[in-house]
Amino acid sequence: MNAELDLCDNDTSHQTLPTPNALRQRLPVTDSLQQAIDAQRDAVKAILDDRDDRMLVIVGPCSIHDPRAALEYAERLAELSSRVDDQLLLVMRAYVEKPRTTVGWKGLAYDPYLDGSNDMAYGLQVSRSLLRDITALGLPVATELLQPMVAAYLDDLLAWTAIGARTTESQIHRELASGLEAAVGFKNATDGGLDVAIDAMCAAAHPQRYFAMDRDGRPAMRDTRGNSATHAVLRGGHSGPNYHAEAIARCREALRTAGVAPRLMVDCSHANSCKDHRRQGGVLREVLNQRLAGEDSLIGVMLESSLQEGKQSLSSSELAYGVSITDACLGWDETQVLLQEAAERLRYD
Ligand SMILES: O=C[C@H](O)[C@H](O)COP(=O)(O)O
Ligand SMILES: C=C(OP(=O)(O)O)C(=O)O
Repeated sequence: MNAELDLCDNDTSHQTLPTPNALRQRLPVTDSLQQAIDAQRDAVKAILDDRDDRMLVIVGPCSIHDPRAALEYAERLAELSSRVDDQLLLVMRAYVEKPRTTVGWKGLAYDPYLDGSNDMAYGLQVSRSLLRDITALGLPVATELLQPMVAAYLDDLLAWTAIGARTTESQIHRELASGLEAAVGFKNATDGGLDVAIDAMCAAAHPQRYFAMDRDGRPAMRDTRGNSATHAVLRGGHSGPNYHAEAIARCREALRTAGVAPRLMVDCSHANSCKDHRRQGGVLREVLNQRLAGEDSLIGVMLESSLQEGKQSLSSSELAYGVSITDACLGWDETQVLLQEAAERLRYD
């Protein structure tokens, strides 16, 4: 430590962030909103526990970079939800942190101005504010928790959480998952391996003591109760997709053999769509075929969808409204058609 500058040897700067409690007080959750979020969490868990046979759908942009567009998307999704909620539980994908294969923009919480200024204090504030606005529409919210410190600023708002393909094997993320109130989906690894997700489900179900930050920003020993509201998310891998019937049967049996509940969600994007957003609809239809043929392990799907289809480069001189700046997404019109069609097929099964 360099005492004069209060910097560690390899730091170039160091700024204090507001504590989780300070941000929670600035952007509080009212009692009635907290009750609504608790009910949303229970609704997700009822699907995992077979108490509700609707399909869980995590749908929304690959990443959020424009809160105004995200809220417009949320308003449309809330309206669609009211038309399909007899068959589908729609949860908005509102990802404010992005894991990168090497380097790149790391999400709204890190760099809300999209210019490398990385104003994380504002990033946390705008992320919490947006997630709260979405829940206030009556829509459950899903995000990937990547940096464990960020969880303390957002986790009271979440109905569902992803631990991503690059972190499912991490003990730190398993500890975090063991203390969450929300259900957690563990992705298979980027190489396609499912064992890391199965191991993560086992570890998360256990009580854990771990090094954490408390809500006042102090280092703390945290004890968790364990979280058994978990499932695997199949996102394909380097060797190809894993949503076809043979892969689903293999994954279902692997979970059973390991003694964890055989609950699978198919991520219709990423390696299951070969990163071609136009293929997501085909993956969704194939999952529905399997569900309708009696594959009960398939509890849900994930879709990457934005107001407008495709993606754009963050370095574009002017960003187009509603278009992803990370992975390519389905556009709203196609998303709506696909989800209405899914509800219709499940309704008349
Ligand atoms: O979902 C988004 C991306 O697939 C993930 O964040 C990795 O992105 P990258 O390979 O572009 O860094
Ligand atoms: C990064 C993501 O997925 P994965 O962890 O499967 O690559 C994502 O869903 O945004």
